[in-house]
Amino acid sequence: VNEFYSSTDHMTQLIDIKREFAKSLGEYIEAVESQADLLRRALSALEDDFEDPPRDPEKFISNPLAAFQLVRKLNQVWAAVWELIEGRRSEDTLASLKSAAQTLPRAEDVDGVVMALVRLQEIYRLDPRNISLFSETNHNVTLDPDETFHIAMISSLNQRFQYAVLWMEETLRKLNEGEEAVVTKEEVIYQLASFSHQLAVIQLSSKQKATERNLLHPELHTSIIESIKTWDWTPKYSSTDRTYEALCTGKRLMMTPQRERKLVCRYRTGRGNPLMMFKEEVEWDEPTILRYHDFVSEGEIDTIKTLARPKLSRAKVIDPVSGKKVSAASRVSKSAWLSEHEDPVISLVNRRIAGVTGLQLQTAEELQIANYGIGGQYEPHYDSKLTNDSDFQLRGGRIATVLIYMSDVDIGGATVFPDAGAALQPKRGTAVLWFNLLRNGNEDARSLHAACPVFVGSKWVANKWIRAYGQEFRRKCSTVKSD
Ligand SMILES: O=C(O)CCC(=O)C(=O)O
Ligand SMILES: [Fe+2]
Repeated sequence: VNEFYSSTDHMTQLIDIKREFAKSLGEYIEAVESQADLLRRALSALEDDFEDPPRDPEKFISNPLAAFQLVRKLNQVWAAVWELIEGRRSEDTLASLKSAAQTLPRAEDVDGVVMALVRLQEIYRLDPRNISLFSETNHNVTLDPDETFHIAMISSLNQRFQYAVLWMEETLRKLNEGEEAVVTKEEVIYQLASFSHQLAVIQLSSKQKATERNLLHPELHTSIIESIKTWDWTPKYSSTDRTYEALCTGKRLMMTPQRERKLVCRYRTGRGNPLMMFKEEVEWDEPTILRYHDFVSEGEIDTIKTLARPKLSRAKVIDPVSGKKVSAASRVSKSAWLSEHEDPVISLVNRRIAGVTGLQLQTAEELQIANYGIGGQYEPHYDSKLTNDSDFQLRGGRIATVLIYMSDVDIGGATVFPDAGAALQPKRGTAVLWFNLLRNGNEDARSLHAACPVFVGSKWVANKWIRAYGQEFRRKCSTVKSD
C-alpha cells in the first residue's frame, strides 16, 4: 500500500492520480449512464403496453402481429436487464476504475497530513488563521468548514486538544460568517465544549491537585480520567523545548561575537586528497561543523534522485521497547540506500567524501537518500546511537556524518543542534560535515541534532555515515578541535 504523506516527492504524484482517476470515473459513469438509458427505453416500451390493456387478452394475443410485438418487446427488456446483471457494458470501465482507486490515498494519509499540520503549528507557532494567511501568497487555498472540522476531530483523536480547539473555533467562525457546510453549528459547539473540557482536565490532572480536580462534575471526571489512561503520554519534544523551536525558525543561539569571527570561508584542498579543491565554510565552532559549497552538481543531484526514487520507502526508527524497526511520527521521510556499484556518480560522490574528510570509507555505510514529507522531520537524536550491536562490533560507531543537501527548502527543514545552538539551512548542492564521536571514542553530547519539520518545499538529502573502524591513523583534520 502506498503511503503518500511521508514524502513530498511521492505527494506530487497525487496531481496526476487525481486526473487519471477523474478520467476513469468519467468513463465508468458514461458506461453506467448508457446502461441506464437502455433500461429506461425498455421500461417506457413496457409502459406503452400497459397504457391500453386489452379487454380480451386471449383474442389480443391471437393476433400474430400483437404477439410478435409483445414477445419482441419482452425479449428486448430481458436482454437489457441481462446485460446489466452480467455487467458487460461497464465491466471494463469498472475494472479500470478499481485499479485507479488502488492508487488513491487512504485514511492514514489524511491523518498523517493533519498531524503534520499540527506539528508545523507547534514548531512555527501558527494558528489556523496564520496558516490560511500564508496560503494566500501560495496558490490561495482556503478550507471550508467541513474541512476545518475534520482537522479538529483528527487532532482531538490524537490528544492534541489545544489544536482541536483552535480548529473547531475556526470552524465556528466560518459557520457564523454564513459559509455552507454539512456539519451543523450544534455539533461544532458540542465538540468545542468537549475539547475545552478535556483540555482543562489534562491541565488540572497534570498539576495533581485533588481539590481543583474535585471542582469538576465527579462522574464526568471519572470517565475522562478513565479514558486518559489509554493515552500516549510520551512527551512531544517539539512542544516542550523552546530551544528546538527557536532553532527551527532559523535563530542561532549561544553564538558570541568573538566566536563569530572564527566562522570563516576559505578554499582548501582535500584532507584525504590534496588534488581536490573545496569551498569550505566553518558553520559552527563548538563543535566544528563545516559546510562545503558546490559539493555536488545539478546533474549529480538529478542522477541521485532518479536512482533513489523507485526505492524510496518509509524511514524507520528502532523501537526502544521491542528493538524492532517501526515507523514513527518522530521520523517522517522516505529513504533509500544507494551502493557505489549502481552508478559512477555514487562512487564519485563517495570518493569526494573520502577526499574531503581524509577518512577511509571501507567501513562506511552506503549513501542514504531521503525525501521528507509534509511537516517531515527527524526529532533530536545522536547518529552514533543508530546502529545495532552486531553492526557496531563490526565497524565501530558512526564517527562522522556527511549530510548533502540536494534541495533548497523554502520554509522550515533546517538541521539543528539543540545543545550547540547551531541551525543549518539546507542549501542545494552543499554538504555539511560533523563528528559524532570524540577523539577518545566517546559520543560527543553536542552532536545531538534534528531535522526540523518542512513547512514549504521538498527536502532531499543524502547521508553518509562514516564508521570508526579504520580511522585510527587518519583522524583527524586540523580544524576539528582535539577533544
Ligand atoms: O535531514 C537532516 O537535516 C538531518 C537528517 C538526519 O539527522 C539523519 O538522517 O540522521
Ligand atoms: Fe542524524
